[in-house]
Amino acid sequence: MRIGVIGGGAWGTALAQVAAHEGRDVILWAREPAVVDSINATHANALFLAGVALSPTIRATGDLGALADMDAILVVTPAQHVGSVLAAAPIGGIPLVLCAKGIEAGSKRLVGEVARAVHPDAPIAVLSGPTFAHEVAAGLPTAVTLACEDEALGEALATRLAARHFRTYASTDVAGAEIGGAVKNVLAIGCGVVEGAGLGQNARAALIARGFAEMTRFGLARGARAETLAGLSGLGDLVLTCSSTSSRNFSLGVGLGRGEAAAALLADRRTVAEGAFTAPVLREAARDAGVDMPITEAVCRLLEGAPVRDVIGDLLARPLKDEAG
Ligand SMILES: NC(=O)c1ccc[n+]([C@@H]2O[C@H](COP(=O)([O-])OP(=O)(O)OC[C@H]3O[C@@H](n4cnc5c(N)ncnc54)[C@H](O)[C@@H]3O)[C@@H](O)[C@H]2O)c1
Ligand SMILES: O=P(O)(O)OC[C@H](O)CO
Repeated sequence: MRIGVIGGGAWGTALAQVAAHEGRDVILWAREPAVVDSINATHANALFLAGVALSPTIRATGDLGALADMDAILVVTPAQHVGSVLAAAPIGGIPLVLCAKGIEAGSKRLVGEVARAVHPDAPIAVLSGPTFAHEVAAGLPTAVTLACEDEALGEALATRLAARHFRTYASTDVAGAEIGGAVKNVLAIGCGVVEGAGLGQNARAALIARGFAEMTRFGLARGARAETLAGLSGLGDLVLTCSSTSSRNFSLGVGLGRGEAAAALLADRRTVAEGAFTAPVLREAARDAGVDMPITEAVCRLLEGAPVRDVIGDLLARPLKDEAG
């Protein structure tokens, strides 16, 4: 099986590594010529996945046309760039496996909706779950959701993308897999704030639980299934990214919690913290859908520069309510 990977960041590189180890023929497109050269010449991606010896069979390219005869393409650019990169990719009806986690600013579309609009003939699947790239690249055990409305294609992709240490669980709930991955990044920023501001472990557990309630309310309003949100791509990924400074979103939140300015924290970042881009558009989408998302609203205010003390104070001062509400 020939696998194309669009995106030479940490996650695209780690997924290329998994596929190459399974004997797949892998071509990885990277935006940066330095990444292309480094993968081809030294079998390393020092810019985005330092310290990992890549399979020498992975070929890198800066030409999207080189992916035109792949059997499947993993789309692993940041969510905000999926539309523009796919529009430049001559890939016809090749199945696309979307691995970015986010909601497009402006259009308020999930990544799957973006891809469908650009390549209406391409079948769409979503790969999402608790997956730090460096752990996957190191061969540590990992499990993900592989969602595709076409059940037969989804099972075929789940089988072909699995590896001994990389378990894929098939699902037909594409929206559910996407929404879990997008929303957890925003909530991870909130958990980082709790850590950075020294608000304690009780507060962090409360934020995870009430954040999951937010994710579920929004997901159900957008057609997701509850069991998907409670699975690997929802609750599983929420727990991972709300617990570790390995998460870029959590780390961003730690800085905000310490009182650092969002603009300074985001400036000069080479790696992506998707939650910073998803938070404002998620807030808009939630308001459109009439869904209450107070933690998301709080994260937006913090990103806009509101003082931590005020934002936390306002969250805690909301009227008491029924837990199921
Ligand atoms: N890193 C992980 O552990 C991990 C795991 C699962 C999912 N993801 C998701 O994968 C996606 C990619 O993240 P990553 O961690 O591989 O990236 P990264 O932070 O390692 O690297 C940044 C990436 O953004 C790309 N980029 C920057 N500006 C761009 C532009 N204008 N157009 C196109 N691409 C541009 C760079 O080329 C690079 O590939 C994100 O949606 C992320 O949430 C990441
Ligand atoms: O580093 P983060 O916060 O982008 O998280 C990476 C992955 O999404 C974890 O599943």
